[in-house]
Amino acid sequence: MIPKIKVCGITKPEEIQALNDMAVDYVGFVFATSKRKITVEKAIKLRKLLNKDIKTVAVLKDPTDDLVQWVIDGQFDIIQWHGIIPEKWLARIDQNIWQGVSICNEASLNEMIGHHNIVGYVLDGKNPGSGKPFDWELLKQLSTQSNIILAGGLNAENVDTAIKTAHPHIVDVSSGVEDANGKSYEKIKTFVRKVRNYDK
Ligand SMILES: O=C(O)c1ccccc1N[C@@H]1O[C@H](COP(=O)(O)O)[C@@H](O)[C@H]1O
Repeated sequence: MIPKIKVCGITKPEEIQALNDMAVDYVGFVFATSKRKITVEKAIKLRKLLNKDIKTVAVLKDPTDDLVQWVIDGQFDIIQWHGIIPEKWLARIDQNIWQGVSICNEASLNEMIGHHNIVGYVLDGKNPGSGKPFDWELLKQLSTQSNIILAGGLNAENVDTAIKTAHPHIVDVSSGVEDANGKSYEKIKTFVRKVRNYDK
């Protein structure tokens, strides 16, 4: 199965062209502490530049209540939540949620929560957004039913092996398509082609 593609951590209008040209499936905006952090207001402006078919993902990590409410009001397609998701928000959020889970060992997989609003699991290493891969072999025991979004240090060189080992539904990349100026048109193009040509 060829996975769908999410490019995360968009911060500038110049970065949008590659995402539209390559017709990526998901684009993520980071509202957590990060060099890629942007405001909800700015993300909404950038979202207007994206092709309508591209789904948007709001990335949170241990957010304040105010931020969660702004993100809900901002109507992103998916909320990607790293850290503990308080019960009150699980009950109140109507949007689809992807739970971010840091995979350090086999036991980490037990942190994946079953809840009707949680429709996917972003599996990353210890520090999301750090560009470091984790041991994909740990995912071999996962049921193929789980909607797995594989993140953490993916790039055009390793994504083939990652897909072959972990069989993700979606591959999620940020650092691996960046250069010193932010997201790189060429790196996005190369990554997307590599994924779409998987198995050819
Ligand atoms: O990008 C960040 O800095 C970040 C901060 C806090 C939570 C998540 C973050 N990013 C997520 O990291 C993965 C991909 O990262 P990378 O390819 O290893 O750089 C992706 O899910 C982003 O949403």
